[in-house]
Amino acid sequence: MSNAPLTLVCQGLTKTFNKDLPESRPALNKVDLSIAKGDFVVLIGGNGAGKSTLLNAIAGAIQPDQGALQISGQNITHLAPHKRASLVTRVFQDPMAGTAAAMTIEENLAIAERRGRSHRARRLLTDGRRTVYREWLKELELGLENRLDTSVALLSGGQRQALSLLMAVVSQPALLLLDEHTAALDPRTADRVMGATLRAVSERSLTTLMVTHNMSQAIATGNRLIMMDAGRIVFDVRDAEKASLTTESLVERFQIDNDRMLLKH
Ligand SMILES: Nc1ncnc2c1ncn2[C@@H]1O[C@H](COP(=O)(O)OP(=O)(O)OP(=O)(O)O)[C@@H](O)[C@H]1O
Repeated sequence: MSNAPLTLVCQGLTKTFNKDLPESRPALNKVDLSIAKGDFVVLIGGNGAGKSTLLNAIAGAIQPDQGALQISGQNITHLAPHKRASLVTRVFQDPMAGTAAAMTIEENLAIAERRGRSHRARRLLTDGRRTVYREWLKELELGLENRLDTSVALLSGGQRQALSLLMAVVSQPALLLLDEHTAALDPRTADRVMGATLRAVSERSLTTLMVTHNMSQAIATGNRLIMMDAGRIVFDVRDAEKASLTTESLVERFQIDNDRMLLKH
């Protein structure tokens, strides 16, 4: 285990949807999970394993039935989603989800920069901030640095997703959640967005939890891998042990027969 301070602590997180149905099973079943500051954790698991429910609980989109959540030592179990927005940010699978289409790139960035704070975005659009935004956009390597006043509605799905990523990191959150954020993109664009992700995470030393169905990506990315099944964490490896994993060994170990998880891209 690392000696770094803990960024995320989930204790006994439990959530059951539709409890009154006889066939209902917990989506989260007493999940204990601690993530150290600076870790890049990859979360895998078959359909219905509980991955999105875990991310939803961390982001505050759902309330757990039982259990507690802390980020950077602060108890956030009952904190409203907008009140945890300065602590935890998220990039969704859908490129349309993370940006405001009717606003320009610079307006979106100004809002993201003030996430969790109350100032009005427009007041921040000074030449000084525009210079900073150009630098940030350059990091994406998508040529957006010269299009600050372009409406986001005119961007491609990949460009919007890269902008969503930037918007999720510029406020320097304690925890970045990536929810299959490259899965809806074509392979080439997915690689570029993943490259921008790795640069953004490393340059800002962000603590990250990423869900993916792509086993090759899961093996190649991050320093810790966890697998969920039926609402529980069933596998948890880090560092050298993670680095020695192969797609074949994981498939054999967990008898994975989910085609999506075996996709190479
Ligand atoms: N809002 C909801 N209402 C009812 N049931 C839900 C809801 N969200 C999730 N579930 C159920 O909880 C279980 C876990 O779902 P979850 O979406 O967390 O799995 P997942 O690992 O993200 O799966 P996938 O890879 O298919 O997205 C599933 O049985 C799912 O049907």
